[in-house]
Amino acid sequence: MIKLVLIRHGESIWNYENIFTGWTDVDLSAHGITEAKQAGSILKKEGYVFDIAFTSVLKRAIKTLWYILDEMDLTWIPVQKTWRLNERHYGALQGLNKAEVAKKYGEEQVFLWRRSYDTPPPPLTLTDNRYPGNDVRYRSLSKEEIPFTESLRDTIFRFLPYWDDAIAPAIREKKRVIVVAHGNSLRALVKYLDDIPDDKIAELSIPTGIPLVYELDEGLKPTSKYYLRGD
Ligand SMILES: O=C(O)[C@@H](CO)OP(=O)(O)O
Repeated sequence: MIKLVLIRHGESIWNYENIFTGWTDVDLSAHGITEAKQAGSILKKEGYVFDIAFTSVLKRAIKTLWYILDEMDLTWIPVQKTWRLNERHYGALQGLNKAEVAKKYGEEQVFLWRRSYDTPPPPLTLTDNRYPGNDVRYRSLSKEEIPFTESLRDTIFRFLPYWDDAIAPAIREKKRVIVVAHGNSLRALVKYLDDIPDDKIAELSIPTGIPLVYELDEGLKPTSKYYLRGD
């Protein structure tokens, strides 16, 4: 049986402070580090081993993966980092407090920005210092690939080529895979794997630091899924 483990990074400093994050490269909070270590020790205790890991180019995911692999004595395995697993770009909301934005625009609008399929947050402008085009880590991206904002739909469209070209082939080669990513890049993957309709995806949220195990058939279709909470 094929098992695929997905995990959202541990709590970040901006998760803790309730600030829209997106592509901002915010570090883990102390609690997030604890969550990551706990995830690693649960995976180890349950007998999981990985041959390859995939993560984003954002440190909250990368460091979560480090702590997990360290707990599992697997720091030697190959790690592939890709912008395609980054959090959804939160546009002009990045850096703003979620409660304050809700006060200004209303809960309903903020819920649409946060959880709907195809309502992107307001975009950045080209001269905004939050625009990722000036960040060296994205220098290999074309202008069209660098987002000013993203809906979940946009996130799915930039992530799926990576699933098809890198993650799914690794699974087919019988490699045991862990993916450490973000709330919305994982919602994109879960929507795809579970074939969740566009109008149902708003109901799905993914918690920080808890391994989500997918059991897949040979065609990589899910047969079962569960969280490993260690209780
Ligand atoms: O701020 C963000 O980038 C994300 C994840 O923390 O927030 P949300 O819960 O609104 O998707």
